Amino acid sequence: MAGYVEFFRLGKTYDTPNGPAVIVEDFNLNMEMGEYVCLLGHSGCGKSTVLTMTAGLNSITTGGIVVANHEITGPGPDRGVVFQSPCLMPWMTALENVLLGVNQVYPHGTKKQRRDIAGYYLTLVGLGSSLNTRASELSQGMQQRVGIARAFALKPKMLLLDEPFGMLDSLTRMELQEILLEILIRDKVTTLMITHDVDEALFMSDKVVMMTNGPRARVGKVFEMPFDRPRVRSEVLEHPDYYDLRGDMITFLEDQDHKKRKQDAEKLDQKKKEEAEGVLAI
Ligand SMILES: Nc1ncnc2c1ncn2[C@@H]1O[C@H](COP(=O)(O)OP(=O)(O)OP(=O)(O)O)[C@@H](O)[C@H]1O
Repeated sequence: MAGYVEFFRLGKTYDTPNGPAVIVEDFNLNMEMGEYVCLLGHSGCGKSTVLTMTAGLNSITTGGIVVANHEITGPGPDRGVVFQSPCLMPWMTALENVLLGVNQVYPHGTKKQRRDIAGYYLTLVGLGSSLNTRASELSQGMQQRVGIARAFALKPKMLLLDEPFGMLDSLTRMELQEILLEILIRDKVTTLMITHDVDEALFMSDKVVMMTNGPRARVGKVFEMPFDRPRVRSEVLEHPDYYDLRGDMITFLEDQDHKKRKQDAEKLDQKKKEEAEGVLAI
């Protein structure tokens, strides 16, 4: 059955100096409306490639992505994106940064209505008293809060998060994870998040999608999370399935790692063999 978000036979090939490199191939996944999916996999397997294709920032080579019955052909305000670094305009205030997007999405709203929307989301992420502070004067954690508020203020159908907490200290990280989940429950936004952190994936998601190692990366395994919402960290950690799920995910990653090392060793042997044959031929 088709989902609210559907990835069908998605593929990406980059042109490289050594010829075409097939990074993602036959990536299939369905997401329900309001579902929170984490994408996990080894560095370089193609997670950001899948996310940027979903954002419409990276062209799709084969297959397609459908969000709320619309096939993705480019970027749009129906998808909010938050990267590891929020890319704010440093000379603008927190409010002005969020207003940049809000003004585009609500062009017919009054100035006050637009400021209220931007202010509302900034307050939700804990920046109610820093609305008029310049982005360059905000800490990294505060800047990332602005990035999250900016994405939510667009009222997207889908939220795309590429390691949004990757650069934050662990306390800020945990606080923002909880704030994000609170807003998501309120606004029921379907979310795809990339993370390297197994515990973060367990705490945040409804489903954890493990990608195989590239090249030709695809969905390797899907884990369903049994934890209730709203999530309470201590309850998740004490859930009887928590450590089994965590162990299975780590085992999957380790298996992929062994395969990758074997492939790399075989490639190296083959290269050495070809070089030796070349020398003998001379
Ligand atoms: N524009 C490009 N041209 C050629 N190759 C690219 C391009 N962008 C990414 N790649 C390659 O595609 C592969 C997947 O990259 P991607 O950034 O999607 O991986 P990732 O799983 O998100 O990695 P990480 O976890 O380290 O962020 C990598 O081998 C990368 O070198």
